[in-house]
Amino acid sequence: YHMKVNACDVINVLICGKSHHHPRYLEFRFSPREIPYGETVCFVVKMYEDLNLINAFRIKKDLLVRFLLLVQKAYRDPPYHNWTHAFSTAHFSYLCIKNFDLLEKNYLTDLEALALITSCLCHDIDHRGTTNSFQIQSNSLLASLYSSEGSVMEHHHLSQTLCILNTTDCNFIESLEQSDYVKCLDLIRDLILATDLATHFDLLPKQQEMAERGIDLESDKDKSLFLSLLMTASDLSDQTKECGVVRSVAELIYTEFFTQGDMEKNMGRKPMEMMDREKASIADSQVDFLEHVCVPVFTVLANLFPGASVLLETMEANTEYWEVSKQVFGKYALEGKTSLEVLT
Ligand SMILES: Cc1nc2ccc(C(=O)N[C@]34C[C@H]5C[C@H](C[C@H](C5)C3)C4)cc2n2c(-c3ccccc3Cl)nnc12
Ligand SMILES: [Mg+2]
Ligand SMILES: [Zn+2]
Repeated sequence: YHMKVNACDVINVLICGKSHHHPRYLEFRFSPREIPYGETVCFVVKMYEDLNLINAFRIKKDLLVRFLLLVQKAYRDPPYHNWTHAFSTAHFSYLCIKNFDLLEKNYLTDLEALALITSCLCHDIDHRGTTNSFQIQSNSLLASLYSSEGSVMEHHHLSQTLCILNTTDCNFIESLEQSDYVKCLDLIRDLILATDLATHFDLLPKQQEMAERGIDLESDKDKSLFLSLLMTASDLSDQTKECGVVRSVAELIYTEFFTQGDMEKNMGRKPMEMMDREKASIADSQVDFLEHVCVPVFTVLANLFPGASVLLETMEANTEYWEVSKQVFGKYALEGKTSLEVLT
């Protein structure tokens, strides 16, 4: 497993310098998917620097760069759950920290910001483009390792993260005080496990209640609920971009879903409707996903930070986009085109 990162890769990132500045990089409208793959690690280093995490924790940059390059390499290349998704997830957390002043206003400590950005980057490591239930149904190795714990994929993403941290010259958090180091690993564990949408639904009512009464920054429970909310929001953040991004992301996700559905049929199993290319209505399931998964999360965020209401407005517009496209899909479906072809 021990993929190596060579010295010149590390040096290239270290010397990437100020050239990696994008004028719209700090806007919620900006989609980090526009950043070329080869420049993403440079942008990640800039995020750690800009949040003053390098100084706060005396992080050695060459260790950070080696860690980031190994994390990037540890992602496979399924259509959606790849490094680009991880980078865009981390970018959204960075935007929240910057635009809501989470550090200055003490919503987050330096340590929590460090754990949040790092967890976003690592939260889907080695994803195969299939769901937890597919692991269990196919009796995969990962299911045999983690099904007793639940959240099979998320436990795997976590264990891969820890494995990379334990790789020579990759443990960029080694300079943390012992108590901070333990706390950071606990946070990374909680945050990566929080990305299992099935467990997110248990937290949502508590997050809604917290947002209504106002967050208590002295309460560990509230802080944990708040960090999980940021993690889920970041994981879903493609849905806060304009409809062109949302449509291209849907094409990636449904390519993954339909591939899984095909595999399930070959295993003699009946896939979920949204994963069955013969039965799925992308527009319907995207409206459903926005309404029942995304909008509730960003409503809680907008209750806490009025600046997040623009994200909800974008989601409403994207829901409208799918409603309108139903007419278009309907027409094409009659012509026998599969729902994916309509997206392209
Ligand atoms: C565009 C888009 N559509 C998506 C449509 C559906 C689902 C989805 O997991 N649905 C559910 C549907 C029920 C109740 C729970 C648990 C399971 C059974 C599965 C949720 C996810 C979707 N998704 C994600 C995403 C975010 C986090 C983890 C995994 C993924 Cl794939 N990121 N982008 C998208
Ligand atoms: Mg995941
Ligand atoms: Zn993800």
